Amino acid sequence: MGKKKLVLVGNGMAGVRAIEEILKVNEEKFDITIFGSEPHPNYNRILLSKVLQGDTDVEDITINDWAWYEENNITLYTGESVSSIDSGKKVVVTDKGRIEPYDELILATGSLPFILPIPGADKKGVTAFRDIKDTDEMLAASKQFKKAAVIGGGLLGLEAARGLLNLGMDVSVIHIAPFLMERQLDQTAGKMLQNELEKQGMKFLLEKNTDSIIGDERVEAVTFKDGTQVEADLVVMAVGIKPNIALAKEGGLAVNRGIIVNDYLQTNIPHIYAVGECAEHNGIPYGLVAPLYEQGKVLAKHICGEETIPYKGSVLSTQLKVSGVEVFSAGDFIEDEEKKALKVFDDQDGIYKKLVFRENKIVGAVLFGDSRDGNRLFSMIQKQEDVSDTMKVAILQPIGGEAGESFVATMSDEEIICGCNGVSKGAIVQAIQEKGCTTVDQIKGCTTASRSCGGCKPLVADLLQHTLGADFDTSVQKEAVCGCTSLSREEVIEEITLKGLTHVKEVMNVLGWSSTEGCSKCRPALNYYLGMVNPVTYQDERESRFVNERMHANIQKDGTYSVVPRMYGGVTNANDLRKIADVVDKFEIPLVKVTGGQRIDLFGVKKEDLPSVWEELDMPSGFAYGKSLRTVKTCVGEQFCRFGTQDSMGLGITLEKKFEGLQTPHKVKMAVSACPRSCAESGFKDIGFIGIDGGWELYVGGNGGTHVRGGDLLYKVKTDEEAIEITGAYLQYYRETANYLERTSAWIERVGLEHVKTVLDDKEKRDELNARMDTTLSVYKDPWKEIIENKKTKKELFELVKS
Ligand SMILES: Cc1cc2nc3c(=O)[nH]c(=O)nc-3n(C[C@H](O)[C@H](O)[C@H](O)COP(=O)(O)OP(=O)(O)OC[C@H]3O[C@@H](n4cnc5c(N)ncnc54)[C@H](O)[C@@H]3O)c2cc1C
Ligand SMILES: NC(=O)c1ccc[n+]([C@@H]2O[C@H](COP(=O)([O-])OP(=O)(O)OC[C@H]3O[C@@H](n4cnc5c(N)ncnc54)[C@H](O)[C@@H]3O)[C@@H](O)[C@H]2O)c1
Ligand code: SF4
Ligand code: FES
Repeated sequence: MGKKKLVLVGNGMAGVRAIEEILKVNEEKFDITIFGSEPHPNYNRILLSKVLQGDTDVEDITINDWAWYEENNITLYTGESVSSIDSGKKVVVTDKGRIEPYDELILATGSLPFILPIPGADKKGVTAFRDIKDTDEMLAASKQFKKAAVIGGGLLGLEAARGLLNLGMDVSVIHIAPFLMERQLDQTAGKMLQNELEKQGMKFLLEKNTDSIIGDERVEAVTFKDGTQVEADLVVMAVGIKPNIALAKEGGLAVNRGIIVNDYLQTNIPHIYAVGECAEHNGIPYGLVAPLYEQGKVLAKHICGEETIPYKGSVLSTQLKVSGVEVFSAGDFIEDEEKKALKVFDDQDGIYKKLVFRENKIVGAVLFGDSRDGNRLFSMIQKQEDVSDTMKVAILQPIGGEAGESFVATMSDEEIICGCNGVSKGAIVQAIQEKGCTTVDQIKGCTTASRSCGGCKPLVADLLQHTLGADFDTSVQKEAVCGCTSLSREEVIEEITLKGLTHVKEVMNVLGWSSTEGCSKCRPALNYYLGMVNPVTYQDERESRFVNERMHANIQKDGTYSVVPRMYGGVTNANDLRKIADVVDKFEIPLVKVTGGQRIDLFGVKKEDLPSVWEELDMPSGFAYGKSLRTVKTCVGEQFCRFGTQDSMGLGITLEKKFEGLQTPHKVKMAVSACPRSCAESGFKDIGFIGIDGGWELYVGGNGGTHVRGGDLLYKVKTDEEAIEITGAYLQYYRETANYLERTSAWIERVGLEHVKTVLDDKEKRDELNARMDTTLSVYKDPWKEIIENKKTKKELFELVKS
């Protein structure tokens, strides 16, 4: 019998986790198709708070990359929404007119942010905080504007506010209730939280009912029903969410607040399931991942025809992800006639703990200032543990341990360490003892603990330390390449060199990777390290690269590609422009756009047209897709500008011609400006030159992206030759010592400017670095040309198009 067709609507956290669970139960059962409205593969929405707070980048929060879908034979349509369901014909129809039949359908459409229905809510500068697009909007606004107002003092609003503070904005939180996070905290904890956040620089407007948002085109202020107002050039609405049920409702499914499901996540229509924030179980739509993942497990077994315990609802626990503040809340935390509270308040150290009991069972807890006991208390709440024989105040002390001592030792094996993923202490200890895990990353790979909000990482580390004893220090202090190995980047490179390893699979085999296929983190990294160590002999492994680098073009949200030909130093000529114009006409390319890096970008190129487009352009690849030198932006300089003291275009073109196609740990951008006015924005590039009287200043480690960083002055040099020599040595040192996917801005902060200077001050070392750089550059071939000439690759990559 052929495979059944399974369609998932919603490529978010709950839906894709349910698919992962299904693959674990029976990977052969279904032909899987996923539709996602967003243009990205499945990413960790939770970590958007951390992206905004500057702790991580959008690029690093992917959970399942494009390769994962390919490897699991899942057809993924991103940027495509399902617009209707015909449960009679068992098909779904998308906004692109695609009709997809299903045997089983899972709806995981998540939630929509609640937008206050007030005048001005549609003004420019008003945003929700739900997805990458919203996060990008806030990041962009913070670069241009100063004043932010966050409406909503719940978890999301406070995490957004902390992020905007980190981005240098002046932030006011507008809250309707008399104290913060009233859905998770009592008044005492809410007020303590406010106190702490005020110390961090946040301002609060409590008991304020927003009336309107005013301004011309863009927001200028928020007004309140009491007649007052607050100025703002950015307004973030974080006033709750509502399950996204429109599709289900229109398709005839039973809905209330969410899509109504039974204990097996079935809706009222046969063969249609709902999971995640869009689903309502026993009157409750959940808004945290832990219950959604529990639902996914039950759904997976049921849909695969295996026996399973029913889903009976979840007790919730939350933690605020704001650094410097420890807040934990779980269960039913408000006392009343039936529920009595035990409270401990330490005014000196700012600690507050409260337990709520119904009869002799703990039903809720609030912790402020010290949340280490959170997981233990949460386990007790979940288990409905009877504490009649325990002195209640003793519950607040970790059993058998002194305050400050790690209490993982005292936890029982069933106690949950990772609340998001429901991973117990016992499961982690088993992974350490039986699977040889020695790092937090490996534990994540083996058990999923710490894969979501990351809040349990310290506990996982404690447990590793406790279980491994003396072996812990050496193994866990270093950062492993990924969860498949305990080896660090340095160790892997050393082993590649010593053992003469020559391909990715061999590295994994010889160095004892825990997974034979590796993961999306280590495969591209190993491919880079191998190429860096053996530039002449290494055969690049296309399958280990990210999709853009495999295709040598940037994939866009509609599945077409963008193509950027090389234009050295941003300088072009009539002949190249004519070729570009002809290609645009011939291939009916819908958008031609000049980029920030002074290049011409052709958008909307069909995958199958890529080789012909390159052939007809007959220009080198601009590598706009690669972890390599992207562009050298130049100002017009002494040739035409009255202020120019140097030949910026000349130096820029020479640099770009020399280093084009160089593989680097992350993208590298350069700029050359011929005077301190810096029209090419040299101070915000990985490497930037600024012309001065008698030479150049060389700035390094600049970044104009998500986390803006001004470059540091590395050297002043007199001639173009010196400039090129230093650039070569600097870039090679970065290539040899940075972690894969580490931008120069992060690398220079990690290793230190002074350290890099010390290395480069040594002429002998500089010569060695430049010699290795020259060897690497000597084997460069233009990838577009190679593909045009290689019929096999051309066919494999571009002609066998999966529809
Ligand atoms: C900034 C932030 C921080 C958070 N922090 C935490 C935290 O610390 N801990 C925690 O437990 N939870 C946290 N959450 C909540 C958590 O992210 C959500 O509970 C979880 O993402 C919900 O998963 P889901 O799959 O149900 O919905 P989503 O992740 O929203 O996925 C639904 C997807 O379906 C797509 N979709 C909708 N309709 C269609 C359609 N018709 N066709 C195709 N695609 C469609 C949507 O575009 C979306 O991509 C946070 C949320 C945010 C926004
Ligand atoms: N750390 C975490 O666990 C975390 C972090 C972020 C988001 N989330 C989840 O994301 C979802 C959305 O978070 P949220 O904070 O928006 O939802 P929420 O419902 O928890 O909080 C919304 C807050 O906005 C306030 N509010 C409502 N109307 C208002 C108004 N007119 N003016 C001012 N304040 C108003 C409410 O009093 C409430 O405190 C939730 O499911 C939440 O659990 C969780
Ligand atoms: S950086 Fe100086 S030299 Fe270059 S264009 Fe601007 S003003 Fe002219
Ligand atoms: S508690 Fe959130 S990832 Fe473990």
